[in-house]
Amino acid sequence: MGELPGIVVTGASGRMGQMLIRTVLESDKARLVGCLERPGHDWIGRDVGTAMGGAEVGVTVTDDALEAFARAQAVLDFTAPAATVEFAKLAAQARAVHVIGTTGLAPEDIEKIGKAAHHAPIVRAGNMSLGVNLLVRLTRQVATALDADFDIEIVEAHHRHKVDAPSGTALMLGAAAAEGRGVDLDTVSDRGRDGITGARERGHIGFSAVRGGDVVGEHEVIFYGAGERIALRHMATDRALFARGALKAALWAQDQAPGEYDMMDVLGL
Ligand SMILES: NC(=O)C1=CN([C@@H]2O[C@H](COP(=O)(O)OP(=O)(O)OC[C@H]3O[C@@H](n4cnc5c(N)ncnc54)[C@H](O)[C@@H]3O)[C@@H](O)[C@H]2O)C=CC1
Ligand SMILES: O=C(O)C1=N[C@H](C(=O)O)C[C@H](O)C1
Repeated sequence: MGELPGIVVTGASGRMGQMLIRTVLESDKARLVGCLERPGHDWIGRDVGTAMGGAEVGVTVTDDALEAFARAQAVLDFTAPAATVEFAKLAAQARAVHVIGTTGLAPEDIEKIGKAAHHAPIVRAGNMSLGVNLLVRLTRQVATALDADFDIEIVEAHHRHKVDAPSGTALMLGAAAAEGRGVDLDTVSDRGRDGITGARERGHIGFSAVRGGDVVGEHEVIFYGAGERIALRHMATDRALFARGALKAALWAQDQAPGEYDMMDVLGL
């Protein structure tokens, strides 16, 4: 049997970074070969196990992405848009699979990531959980069945530290609802109502974001009709869910040709 795929985790000290590191260390299907943090971070040069408050694991945190990626078969990346665009280029250079969980990417970031995918597989999803990806499918199905007599509203809640809104998941749900309805999301999105907004426009898809405390991630798609409403809801209570999905994506993509993939591809949904 060959060696297990080597994994690099970026944003090692972050909420997701630490969860990803634990998930890889506990896995019998992959091994941790590198951990990255941004230049100047006080974890650089330290063993990641002790930096996380535990025992040594023999992996030193670095800010040299290319050197780390060159030793890896896959990169798990939940950081920030600018970092992720740079990592896409470097992972492609190293011919390593790049699993992107980072949200808040601008269209031009996504275009650059698409170019990197010509050289290596990239799996990108605003949410790596099975439950949410199933919710995306259900949302499209319900939106296909109901016409614009039903007002679609997407409500999401996250912890107080989240920097982007709407969440990547809410945007996936919005895209699925728009696709089901056969409309372009950009032209029917209502984001951030405030003041004298006028009555709700028929056919629009509304987004609301709640931020507070330590909420891991909650998403609800509501179809408001006359005299009835349908609500589809997912609640994440543990970030390990996303980390397990990311590792699954990294292993799945080992056998894929260069290109762009999402969790629907990984999960076969
Ligand atoms: N797709 C999914 O299933 C999920 C996606 N996310 C997304 O993952 C991202 C990170 O979330 P959190 O872990 O909560 O944030 P966080 O702020 O706790 O962690 C981000 C980490 O990235 C590091 N970082 C930033 N620039 C860097 C660079 N150039 N090089 C190396 N490291 C760098 C930061 O120092 C920090 O440690 C967000 O965009 C969030 O929305 C979060 C959970 C699930
Ligand atoms: O920032 C987070 O925490 C999360 N971000 C993702 C998103 O933007 O949808 C996924 C999850 O909900 C947690």
